[in-house]
Amino acid sequence: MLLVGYGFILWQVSSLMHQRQQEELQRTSAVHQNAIRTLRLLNDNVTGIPCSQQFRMQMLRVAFLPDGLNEFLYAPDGRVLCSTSQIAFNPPISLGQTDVVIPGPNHISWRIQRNLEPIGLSGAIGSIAQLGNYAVAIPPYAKKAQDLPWLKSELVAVSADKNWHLNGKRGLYAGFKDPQPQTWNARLSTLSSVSCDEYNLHCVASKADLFGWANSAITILASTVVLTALFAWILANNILSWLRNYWSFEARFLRCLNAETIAALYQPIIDLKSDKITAIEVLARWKDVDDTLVSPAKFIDIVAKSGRTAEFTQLIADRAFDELMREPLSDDVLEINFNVFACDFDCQRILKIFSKFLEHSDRFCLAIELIEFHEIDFDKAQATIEALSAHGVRTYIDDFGTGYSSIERVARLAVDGVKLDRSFAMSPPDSIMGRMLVQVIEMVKLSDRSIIVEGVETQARLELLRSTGMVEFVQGYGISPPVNIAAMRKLLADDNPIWKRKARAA
Ligand SMILES: Nc1nc2c(ncn2[C@@H]2O[C@H](COP(=O)(O)O[C@H]3[C@@H](O)[C@H](n4cnc5c(=O)[nH]c(N)nc54)O[C@@H]3COP(=O)(O)O)[C@@H](O)[C@H]2O)c(=O)[nH]1
Repeated sequence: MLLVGYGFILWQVSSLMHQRQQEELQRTSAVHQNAIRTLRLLNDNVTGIPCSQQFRMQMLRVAFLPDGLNEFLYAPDGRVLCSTSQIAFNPPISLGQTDVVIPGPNHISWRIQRNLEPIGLSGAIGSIAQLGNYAVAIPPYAKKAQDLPWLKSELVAVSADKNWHLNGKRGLYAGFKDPQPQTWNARLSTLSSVSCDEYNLHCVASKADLFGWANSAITILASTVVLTALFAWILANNILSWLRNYWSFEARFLRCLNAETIAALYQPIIDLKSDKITAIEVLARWKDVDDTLVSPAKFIDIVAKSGRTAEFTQLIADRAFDELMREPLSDDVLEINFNVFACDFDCQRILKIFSKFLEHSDRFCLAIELIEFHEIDFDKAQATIEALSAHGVRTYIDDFGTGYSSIERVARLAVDGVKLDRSFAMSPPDSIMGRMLVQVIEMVKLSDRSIIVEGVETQARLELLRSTGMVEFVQGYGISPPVNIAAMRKLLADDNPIWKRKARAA
């Protein structure tokens, strides 16, 4: 983190430093180019007799004083004879030795940091650029860019063996061991650099205090960190909530519910007279993305809420049909019980969903278990029960004794049987529910419907139910939990099943 932070500061400071140096050097380059352009014009276009009135007028016209240039001189061999502001220098003024000659087609020569007073610019120190017979006086470069407290710079003019301070912090350039154009020098807390213009005549040396920059930019840095953290937090939250939504059980279930992910388990129902399996309840499971089998307690409400009840029942009916049809299960006609949502309790719909079972009435007898009805329309429900009965479909009231499964339903609907809710048989014999078991059986028996008791988990409970002489069928873990089709096949083929053996032993 520290390294990244230090790298960021280095990068920020170096770009700012470079930008400042380039701004400075662009100004010196512009002056240099203006000088070349104007001096060339003077050499080419001034034709009058040197230092005559006409000559000066021509000089003034050509040298239109572009930005940064003030005074043009006629100075053959470095001796000024006249200038744009002075008709004649008598005696001529010698400009002295040139300091730097810029190689190239223009061959411009420079005299740097000279006293300009003798040529009429009183009190001024500046440079003189000469091309051919003409020269131009260049006033000092004022520092233009605003000072930054953490950045010191010096503008210098350089020759092979000397440098002249032009502005900024004196001695900075000289402090560089080996000042080359575009050198960088990083110490722990400082960054130094030298940049020069394309003529290598002007250079800017700079030295930045890294911690000074960090200090001056602390507010910006802090706000950037806070804003970035805030942005990252919002983004992460959005991604997380999208992922949560996408991978929530409900979304995943509804997205992946199809023929491949639906699974069927089978729980036997035995006839207490023969101790044989005469019916099988089909119970749905759903295969999650990691292949775990999910219990219906987790998804039945989701199916109901999503309005995909008929589609769901169709999926489980098709799956069960395929598995049950693979090999004959029994010589007798087996009753196959399905749970159907109350909203799908409609004759035509049920006949359509279970049409395959109805076409094989020689092997299966279809039974529908009516789970929780909310507000039941008795006449409509009765009509449906009758219509289904006409097609050989049996109906049972499921979970009797809980929720909406009331005695009125048993009395008013011509169902084939009533399944007692498993909570009665599963309760300990001395509990209220346990003690009510026989009373509830007696009450239902008055309606003349056959009785199936669910939740039979022990042999003792099975024998108790048998001893009442009123219960026709039992279902529960004491006989078998819901199993897959292969295990179901084994149970059906077993002539001496566990519940018979236990009954004999008792
Ligand atoms: N509309 C549909 N509803 C369905 C379908 N498949 C199942 N369901 C309903 O989900 C509820 C939970 O079913 P499940 O977890 O399969 O539980 C069944 C049995 O395993 C359980 N049972 C049976 N005997 C015992 C027992 O001795 N002990 C014990 N702890 N549990 C036992 O009872 C459930 C069967 O209940 P029921 O349907 O009332 O006969 C359940 O309410 C199903 O209705 C489906 O395809 N469609």
